[in-house]
Amino acid sequence: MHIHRVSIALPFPFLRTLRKFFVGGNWKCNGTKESISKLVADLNSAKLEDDADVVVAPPFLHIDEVKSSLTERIEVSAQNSWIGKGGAFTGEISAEQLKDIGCKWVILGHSERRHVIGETDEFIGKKAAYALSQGVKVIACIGELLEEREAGKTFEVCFQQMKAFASKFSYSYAVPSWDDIVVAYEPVWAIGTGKVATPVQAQEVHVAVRDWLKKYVSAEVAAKTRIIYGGSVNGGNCADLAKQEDIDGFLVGGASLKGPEFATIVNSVTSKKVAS
Ligand SMILES: O=C(CO)COP(=O)(O)O
Repeated sequence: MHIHRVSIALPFPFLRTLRKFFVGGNWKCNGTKESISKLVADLNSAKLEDDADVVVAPPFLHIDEVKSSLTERIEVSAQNSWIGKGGAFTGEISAEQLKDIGCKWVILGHSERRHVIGETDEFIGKKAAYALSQGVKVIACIGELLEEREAGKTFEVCFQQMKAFASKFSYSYAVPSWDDIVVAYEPVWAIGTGKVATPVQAQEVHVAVRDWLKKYVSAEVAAKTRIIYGGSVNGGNCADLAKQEDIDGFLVGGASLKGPEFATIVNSVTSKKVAS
């Protein structure tokens, strides 16, 4: 799989600094009141480098408690939200409700929602556009299945998922800017499997997605939008991944449940500085 490298990230060194490192911890459907209060205590006492944005996404029912007990250094995200205004939608949580409790982010299009729950591109795009219209920032997840990668369809799948997000942003609602969107490339075969993408594999897709943004949105958005990697990131492999020019941070699952290891991943921003 080869893609022509359009160098938009580094024609000038200052463009690198347009993209602040971003690390999200997706706690998924894990945790008890007790384990979460321990995790919050560990995060509160962790030493985190200043030049990284840090966000954690607890399960819905723990968000309020985490928000009130977690250091303000770390922002809080939901793992999902409804496609529109709240109302008679049993079991759903609306973007307005997230905003009301001070939850600034939502993860949308995660592979578990796509492939386990069956959410479609169209449905996810609506959710993202609505969340943005309410002032909730979006971690927009994309990524291919193993069979899609093996069939040489990685870029096609990622571009299709990007298109579903971007077309909703452009046409359904007036989205003020891409500043409120972080793209998370999470190859499905790497999620929870211990089979991390190699730095080269991840970089290749990040470049392709950035080039897609350049072509279909704008060069400015392509240069500014953070594209983070997710899938079996841990304290041992984060530094090598972070060194890649187009990897602007991580979305971490399992390893985000361990405070000290998550801090190590956040602090891999220092490898980025050395590399650039
Ligand atoms: O799905 C992920 C983050 O959203 C990645 O999960 P793991 O880090 O457990 O592979």
